[in-house]
Amino acid sequence: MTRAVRSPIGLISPLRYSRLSRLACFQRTPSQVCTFSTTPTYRFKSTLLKFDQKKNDSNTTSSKNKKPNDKNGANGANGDPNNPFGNLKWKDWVIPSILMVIVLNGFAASGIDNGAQMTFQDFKTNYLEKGLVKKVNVINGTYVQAELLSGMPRFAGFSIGSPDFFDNEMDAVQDRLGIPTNERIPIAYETRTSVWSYLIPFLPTVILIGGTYYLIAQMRKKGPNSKGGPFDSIMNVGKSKAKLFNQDTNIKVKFKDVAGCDEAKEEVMEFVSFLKNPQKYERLGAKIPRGAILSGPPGTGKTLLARATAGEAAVPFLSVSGSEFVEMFVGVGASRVRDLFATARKLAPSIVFIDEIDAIGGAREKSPMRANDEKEATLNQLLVEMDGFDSSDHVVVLAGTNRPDMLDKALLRPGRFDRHIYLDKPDIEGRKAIYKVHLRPIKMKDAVTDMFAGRLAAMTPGFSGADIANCCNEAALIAARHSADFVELKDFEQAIERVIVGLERKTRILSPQEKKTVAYHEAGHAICGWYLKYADPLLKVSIIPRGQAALGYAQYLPADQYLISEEQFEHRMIMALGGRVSEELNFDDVTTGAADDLQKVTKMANAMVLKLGMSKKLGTIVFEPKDTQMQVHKPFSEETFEVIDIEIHRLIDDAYHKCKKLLTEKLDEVDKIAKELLKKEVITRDDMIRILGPRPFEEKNDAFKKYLLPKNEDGGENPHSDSGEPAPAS
Ligand SMILES: Nc1ncnc2c1ncn2[C@@H]1O[C@H](COP(=O)(O)OP(=O)(O)OP(=O)(O)O)[C@@H](O)[C@H]1O
Ligand SMILES: [Zn+2]
Repeated sequence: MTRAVRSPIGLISPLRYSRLSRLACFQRTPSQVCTFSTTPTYRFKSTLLKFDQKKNDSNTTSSKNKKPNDKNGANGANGDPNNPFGNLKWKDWVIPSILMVIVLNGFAASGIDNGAQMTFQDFKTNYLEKGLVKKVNVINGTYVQAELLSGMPRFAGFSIGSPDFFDNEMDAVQDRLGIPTNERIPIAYETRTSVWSYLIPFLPTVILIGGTYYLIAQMRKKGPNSKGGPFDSIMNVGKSKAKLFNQDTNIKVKFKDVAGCDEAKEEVMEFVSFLKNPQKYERLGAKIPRGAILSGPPGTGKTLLARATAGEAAVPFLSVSGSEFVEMFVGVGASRVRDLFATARKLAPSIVFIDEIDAIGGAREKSPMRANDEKEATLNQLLVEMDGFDSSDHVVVLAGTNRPDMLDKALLRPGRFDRHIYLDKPDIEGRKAIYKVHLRPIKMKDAVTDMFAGRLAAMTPGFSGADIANCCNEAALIAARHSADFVELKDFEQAIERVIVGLERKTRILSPQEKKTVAYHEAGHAICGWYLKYADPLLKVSIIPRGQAALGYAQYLPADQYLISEEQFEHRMIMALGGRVSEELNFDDVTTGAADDLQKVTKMANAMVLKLGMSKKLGTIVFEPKDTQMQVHKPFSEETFEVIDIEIHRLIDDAYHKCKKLLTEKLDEVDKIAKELLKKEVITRDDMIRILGPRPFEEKNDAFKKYLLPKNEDGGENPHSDSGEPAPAS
C-alpha cells in the first residue's frame, strides 16, 4: 500500500495522490472539475509539483488555477446567446462569482495548517526513525500533522488511509526502535470543522432570496427617467416615456440661443412670464393660456424654442414625442397621457412638450369604419387632460408639428392649444442671426463680423436653423480634416455645397462623351440664367459629380421672396429647359440628363394653370382638388379638362421655343462656357463675366448685392440697367 509509484516528476504515493487530487478539485470551479481534457495527467502533475516545491503555498496555487476559470465564467455569461442572463451587466454576475470563490476557498482550506508536505514513507525515514518527532495530531482521521523537535521545520504533514493503519505503523516503528511504551510519541485525535461547513447549507437559500430581491428591485424602478432595465418595458408599459429635463442640470438653452424668430419668441415669452409670476394674471381674473402649438417646417427650432421657454422660466421640462404614445395595445396611449400629466402636475410649475403631436392629434376619422380606436382614445385622453387643468395647476403644454393642418380641430379650441405660433424658415437677417449663434463655439481666426455672417446667410437661401447648425459643424470638420488651426471662409463654402448637393464623388468617372454632354447641358442652363432678366444670380457651375444623382449642377441664389410673378415663372421654366435645349442644339441626340428639369417645368406649368389662375383661357378658377385622396369625380367637365391639357402644353411649349431662340442666338457663348467647364470643371461668376461680359441686368437679390457682389460690379456701374435692353427671351 505504501509502495511508491514512480512518476516523471518524483515519488508520489497512491495515498497522497488521491488526497491531493481532492484538494485540487475543491479549488476549481465545477465546470473544470468535470472536464476531461486530453491532458488530464499533465494538469495533476503540475499541481503536485507546486505542492512539493512550495511550502505553505496552497493559496497561490489556487489563485493561479482560478484565473482561467473566471475567464470561462465571463464568457459563459456574455458570449452564449442562449444564456438567459446574457443581458445582465457585469455587476450582476461578478459579485455572486466572488462570493462563490470565497466560499469554495474557505471550504477547501477547512482550517488545516499543512506544514511541510511529504509522504508517510518520507516522514518515517526522515523524522520518525531518527527520533525527531515530538507529537502527532491525527486530524479528521485522514491527515496527520506532526510536531517536530526544534531545529527542524515546525510541522510535517501527510495524508493517511485510515487511523488504525497509522496507529499500527507507528507502533511497529517504535517497537523496532525499542522505545518503551511510556516514552512513545503521543498521538492525539482531533476533529476540525470549518465555519464554512455550517454556512454552505444555507448558501442556496441566501442566493435565492438575494436574487429575488434584486429582480423585484429592477421591476420597481420607474418614473420619468427610468433607465429601462430588463423588466422595465413589461412593468411600465402604461407609463409615460417622457424625458424629464431639470432646470439645474439639463436645460441650458435660453432665448439668446434661439435666433431669427423674434415674433415667436415674444409669443412664448408670455408663458414664461406666467409661470414665473402667475399672480400678476390671476389677480385680474385672467385665465392662463394652457398651451401653444409650435408649427413650421422641419428644423426651424420648434423643439429649441420650447426648451428655451423652460430654460427661461426655470421650471422642469417634460419632453415626449407624439409617436411614443402609440402602441399596439388599446388603452396604453391613454394611460401614458394620464401618467405624463400626473407627473407634470406633481412637478408644477412645469412645461410639457409634445413633439410631433400629429402622431396622436391628427384629425379623427369621419368615416363610420372607425379606423384607429387606439389613436382616438389617446387623443381623447389628451383633450380630457387639457380640460382637466385648473389654473392653479400651472402646467403649460407646448406641442410641435410640421403639419398643423392635419390636427384635430378640437385640439385647437380655446382652452386647449389656444395659441398657434408659426416658425417659418428664416430670412436673410434671421439666417445671419442663427449663424452668429452657431459660430460662437467655432474657432475662427478673426472675430465674426456682421459682414461675414451676412455673407454666409446670403449664400444659403432656404436653409433652416438645423441646416445652418449642420453647416457650421461641417465647416469645422473640414478644417479639422486639413489639420488647420482655424476655420475659414473656404471651409464654410465647401460645407454649404456639401449640405446643398452632397459629397463630391471623385470616384464616379464619366466617359469623355458623357462629360461633354454634361458640360453643354450645364452651359445651356448657365447661359439662359445669364441673359434672362428674372433669373437668380449665379454663384458657380460645376461638372463634378456630387451626391446621389447630380452629374453637374449650378448654384443660384434665389432671393427671399414671397410673391412670384407670371414672368418670373416663365423665366424659371426657360432656365430649367436650357439644359435639354442645349443638348439638342449641340448633339445629334438627347439624354436622360434633363429628367429632373422636365419634372420641375411640368410642375410649374401645372401650378400656373390649376392653382394660380395664370391661364387666360381658363380664367381665375382653381381646378386642383383640395383633397386628392377623397376625390372620385373631377370637379370640371371633359371640355375643361381638354383645355387644361392644352394650356399646360402651351405654357411649356412657349417656354421651350423661347429657350431655343435664346440659345440659338447665344450658341457661341454656350460653346465657350462648355469648353471652359470641360477645362476647369468648376467655373464661378467671375469666369462668366470674363467670358461673357457683365450680366445685362442688375441683380435682384439684395442680400447677394449687399454681401457677395464685389464692389466694382455693383449697381450703377452696370452697363445694362434694369430699364435697358429687355431680356432676349421675353
Ligand atoms: N432659430 C434657431 N436658432 C438657433 N439654432 C437653431 C434655430 N432653429 C434651429 N436651430 C438648430 O437646429 C437644431 C434642430 O432644431 P429643432 O430640433 O428645434 O427643430 P424642429 O423645428 O423641432 O425640427 P423638427 O420639426 O424636425 O422636430 C437645433 O438644435 C439648433 O441647433
Ligand atoms: Zn439640367
